[in-house]
Amino acid sequence: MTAAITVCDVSKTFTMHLRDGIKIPVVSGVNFAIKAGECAVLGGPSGAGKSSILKMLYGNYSTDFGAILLSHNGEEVDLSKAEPRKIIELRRDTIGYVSQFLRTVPRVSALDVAAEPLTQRGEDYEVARKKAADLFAQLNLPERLWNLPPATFSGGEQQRVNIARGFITDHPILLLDEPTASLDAKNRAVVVDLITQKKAAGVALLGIFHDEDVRTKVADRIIDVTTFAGSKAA
Ligand SMILES: Nc1ncnc2c1ncn2[C@@H]1O[C@H](COP(=O)(O)OP(=O)(O)OP(=O)(O)O)[C@@H](O)[C@H]1O
Repeated sequence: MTAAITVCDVSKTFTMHLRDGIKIPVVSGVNFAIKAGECAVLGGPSGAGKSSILKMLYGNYSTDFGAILLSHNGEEVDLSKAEPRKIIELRRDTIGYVSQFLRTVPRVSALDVAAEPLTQRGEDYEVARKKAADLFAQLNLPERLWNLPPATFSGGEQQRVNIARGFITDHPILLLDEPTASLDAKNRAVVVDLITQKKAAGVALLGIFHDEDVRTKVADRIIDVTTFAGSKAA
């Protein structure tokens, strides 16, 4: 398999159980593959299904049909059929995700939040914190914040903690859900640099970027989600 991640004929319909089981078809016939070292961007208007696709690729949303194939520790895995235990393993070792908003944990410092994905993989605690500190410095996060829990940080400060947490590992696949939405121009440029470094390191990236300037700078290819509109399953 030359692609890092291959999406084969995936479809998704939401069923609103509290509203007489109304079915909302979101996407169907989703087919694309992303190679190592490539950054593809999901394009299309609001409500087209971009976030839903990203969430299916991270195992947050189930799929109704199709397969999501990726190479994990030397074996090919279909993430859409994986057991919860396997999904935890995939997230630890193979597939990273930067969401738009940070999920804060009370009393855990920003440094520990960002270092956690590395310590979970067995990295030494101080080495992981040093790497988190280097990323915070790159992202211009004021040093006075590093040892504080991020719950009270501004939106842009929380987003930078989240970006450091997502970029700290060397996962071969990285999903990015509007990682620059709350950032100023200076820090958007830092994120563009971080993405460029990941591409050079052979990481396969798939993202959603509403900022056209960022999108133009990072995208090797736009995947038009409107071509997956409607549903064969509804
Ligand atoms: N958990 C859910 N339950 C029911 N419907 C949902 C759910 N998540 C998304 N949807 C619906 O699926 C459709 C696609 O939503 P999605 O968030 O994937 O679009 P998007 O392209 O990412 O939009 P935006 O650019 O506005 O973020 C929308 O009509 C939305 O209401």
